[in-house]
Amino acid sequence: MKPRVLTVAGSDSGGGAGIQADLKTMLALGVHGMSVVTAVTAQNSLGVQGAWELPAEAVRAQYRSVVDDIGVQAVKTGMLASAELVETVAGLIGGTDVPTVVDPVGISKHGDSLLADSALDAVRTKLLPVATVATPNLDEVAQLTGVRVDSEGQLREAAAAVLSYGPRWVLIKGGHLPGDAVDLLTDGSEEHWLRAPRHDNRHTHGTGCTLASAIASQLAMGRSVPEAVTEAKAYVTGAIAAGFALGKGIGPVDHGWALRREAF
Ligand SMILES: Nc1ncnc2c1ncn2[C@@H]1O[C@H](COP(=O)(O)OP(=O)(O)O)[C@@H](O)[C@H]1O
Ligand SMILES: Cc1ncc(COP(=O)(O)OP(=O)(O)O)c(N)n1
Repeated sequence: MKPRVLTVAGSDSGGGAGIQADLKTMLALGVHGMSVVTAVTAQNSLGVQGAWELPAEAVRAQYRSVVDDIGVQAVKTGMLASAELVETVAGLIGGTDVPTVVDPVGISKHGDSLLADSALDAVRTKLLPVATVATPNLDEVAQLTGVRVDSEGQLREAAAAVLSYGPRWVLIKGGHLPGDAVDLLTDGSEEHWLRAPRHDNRHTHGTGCTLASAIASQLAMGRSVPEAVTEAKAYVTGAIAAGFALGKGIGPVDHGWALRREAF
């Protein structure tokens, strides 16, 4: 049976990040994508113009509908908006025995807040402990741990700080550093450095969502965490290389690049 992957995240009306990016990634990687919508954003290439979270009851109901009937082989979480939704989702994931990728989405590329400050403690104490892999970017590392990273050499310190909250693995994304795009994956004993050339393309909206969904898709196919992250990094690097202009600001990565390559 086709592997089934569930994203629990916010909607991006512009189609570059959030639920939309997650489902496109899952389609491109050959798994069946399903969604629990946590919030709706009015968003485009210029930023986030508005955000509305759903009631916890609606999140719980979507999750139960999918998991109890269709079943899932992996879960990915993204924008969770509030402490109440973080706690609700952490509770649901804690009761589902499948690999879970937690992207602790805090702030969009344009600097718009996607998570209330009052939710940070719930992310640290409830959500990170149930993650198989947590995938913070450098702003999220600073928000959650206070560790500020301005060079590759500090990625290890950042990883140790996030691991102290209990995820099995952490992938620290160094995408915001200058030079090569270097990420560090570790469980505290093994270290895997993932390095890709930096693409000089400003159309990078949705990189983090795309990477986390690709990892969840690979885990659903039965890969180990280091294998899944290696495959996912190759996919997001290709999507960034093919990112395209849309609107007046930052365009999306191209989720379909690998499909086109395989089709012809
Ligand atoms: N310009 C780029 N060229 C190649 N890889 C990039 C580039 N920008 C980010 N990445 C990679 O994209 C992935 C997502 O990272 P990042 O953009 O930091 O996440 P987020 O969207 O959460 O801020 C990481 O693997 C990172 O190294
Ligand atoms: C609804 C929604 N969820 C998450 C994000 C952040 O996405 P990310 O992949 O980190 O991309 P950028 O915002 O950094 O381009 C979002 N913007 N919207």
